[in-house]
Amino acid sequence: MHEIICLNGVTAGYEGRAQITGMSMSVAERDFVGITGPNGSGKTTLLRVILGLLKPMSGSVEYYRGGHKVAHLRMGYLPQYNAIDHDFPISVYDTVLSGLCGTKPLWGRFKREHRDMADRAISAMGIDDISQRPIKALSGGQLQRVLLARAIVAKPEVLVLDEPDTYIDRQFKDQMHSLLAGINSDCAIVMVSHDREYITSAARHVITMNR
Ligand SMILES: Nc1ncnc2c1ncn2[C@@H]1O[C@H](COP(=O)(O)OP(=O)(O)OP(=O)(O)O)[C@@H](O)[C@H]1O
Repeated sequence: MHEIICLNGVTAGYEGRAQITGMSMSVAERDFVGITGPNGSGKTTLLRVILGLLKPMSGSVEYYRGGHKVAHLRMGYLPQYNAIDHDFPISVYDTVLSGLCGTKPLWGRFKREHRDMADRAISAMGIDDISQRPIKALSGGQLQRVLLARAIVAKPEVLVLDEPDTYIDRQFKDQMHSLLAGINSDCAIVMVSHDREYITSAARHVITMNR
């Protein structure tokens, strides 16, 4: 399998202060990389570097498709639950559709094909019955499904998940894990989780952050 993401000696942090130092790692096609570690150890910072949202202070991040270097990959991102504004006045359907913003011009309208993609992601997550509800009316587990639908709607090459298994019950946790196994058949996954048992059984590679 080709490598699709390579981090070479990356040091990154905020306001001139490094939170991860000299880190090298790679993600291959259809890989499953699990990231664990204590609070504040730099897991989300690493995800932001992988996503290209945080520029390294030194070192480099490279992306490849089919063995050829490219500027970007299609990435789906499920941020940490607490990073979401739960009171934002937006419906489930529009939240999922917003995962397609990067596939149209900034001021362009969504087309029929975008709406079909949103419908498919909503069905795949089993949230058809709540698609017109405002997100502030959802339970934690329902919101996590919506955010997962938003992360997969653009058919990403890499799915980046920051603790998607918090605030969900045992039943949906199992359901989500089998959804992820299906997604992983043609999409690489990079996932932060405190569920060591799941990570060590599902992931092909495990990174333990400890500064
Ligand atoms: N935007 C920011 N500005 C300044 N410092 C930040 C910022 N984001 C995170 N930090 C600090 O960087 C360190 C690493 O944070 P990070 O969120 O990467 O850790 P984490 O392992 O994901 O933690 P958690 O498990 O609590 O989510 C922490 O000390 C945090 O306070």
